[in-house]
Amino acid sequence: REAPLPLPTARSAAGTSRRAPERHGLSLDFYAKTCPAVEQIVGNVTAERFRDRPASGPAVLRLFHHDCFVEGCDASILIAPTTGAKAGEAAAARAVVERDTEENRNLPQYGFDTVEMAKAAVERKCPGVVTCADVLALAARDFVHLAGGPHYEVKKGRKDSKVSLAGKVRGSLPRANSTVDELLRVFAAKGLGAGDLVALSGAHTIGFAHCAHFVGRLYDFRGTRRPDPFMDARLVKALRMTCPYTGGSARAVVPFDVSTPFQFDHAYYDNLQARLGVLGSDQALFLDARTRPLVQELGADKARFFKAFVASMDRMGSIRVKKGKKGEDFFVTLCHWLEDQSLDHDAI
Ligand code: HEM
Ligand SMILES: [Ca+2]
Ligand SMILES: [Ca+2]
Repeated sequence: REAPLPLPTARSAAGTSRRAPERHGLSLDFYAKTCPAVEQIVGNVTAERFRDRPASGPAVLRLFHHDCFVEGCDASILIAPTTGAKAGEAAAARAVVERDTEENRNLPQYGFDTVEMAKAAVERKCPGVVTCADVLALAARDFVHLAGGPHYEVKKGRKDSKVSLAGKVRGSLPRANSTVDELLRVFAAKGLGAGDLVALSGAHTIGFAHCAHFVGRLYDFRGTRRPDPFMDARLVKALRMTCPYTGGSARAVVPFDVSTPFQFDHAYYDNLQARLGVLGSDQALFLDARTRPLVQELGADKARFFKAFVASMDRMGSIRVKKGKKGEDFFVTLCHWLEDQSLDHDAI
């Protein structure tokens, strides 16, 4: 067993200077001249959505994660799917864009709508300036804060992608049944460490999961026909009420955090220590000797969690940010712009 790895510090990620542009070219004042009110404009939309449709918060936070982990934070996740009623049966069999894949198919529409609303509001005030990737990063930040989490500054300057390819998704995103080895590998491939893995998993302090992601733990853990011994028996019982082994609703969801499902706090880590993790991948963070000390550390101190989360969000938000060449900038006014266009993927 390897020694536990250190948590990322604010200095290693979030505490970068205002003036010096970083390697990836993101900066806090990127829109200072071209759209000084961008944060306020996005903030008005997210605040309204948080009131009218609170589930938008976790949905957008997850969208940001799924965007950054596949081809970097470039809004590739937002490009509209080709499947569904519109594209017909033939296309349904053939995943084309990222959203068509199994991993992304259950991302709720209201999350996409929220980003689109924020982008539309920004376009009205500063047309042709702010990218979808930056709007998504800002909206995710807003929802963390609205749910009681930390407020942090977001660096901006991400370019949007011209393409979204289903084939890039497989293997890039962590899965509910991933082992810690697999989680560490997926995160390492994005330049993120064990500390980032544990801190960012704390996002599961809000939001919901569909039964399919953990039903095996309730009835037939690794072929034993018994529930997962590392899930509290009362939680097994409670989750079974929502999630029957067979014949349940594919739409049924349960909260990740049994104690404070709507509050962005550090209860997630206490839950893991009490065997109240819903996903196998969550619970595994406490069972593995490499990540357990980090779980304990963040569970013991909310301020410590907030600091680690902010630092790791900054890193996640900087994954493979694209640098546009002068004169070659690509800009969209609608984040799901691909919908009615046919794009020859082989030509790109
Ligand atoms: C560490 C590996 C991770 C795994 C295995 C994982 C897996 C999952 C799964 C299976 C769901 C349930 C989706 C559904 O049933 O609709 C989910 C939801 C969610 N994930 Fe993760 N996730 C991970 C990391 C992250 C990260 C890094 C973030 C953001 C920083 C994040 C934010 C969320 C949020 C907020 C939800 C709730 C979405 C909602 O309620 O609409 N997750 N995740
Ligand atoms: Ca992306
Ligand atoms: Ca919580």
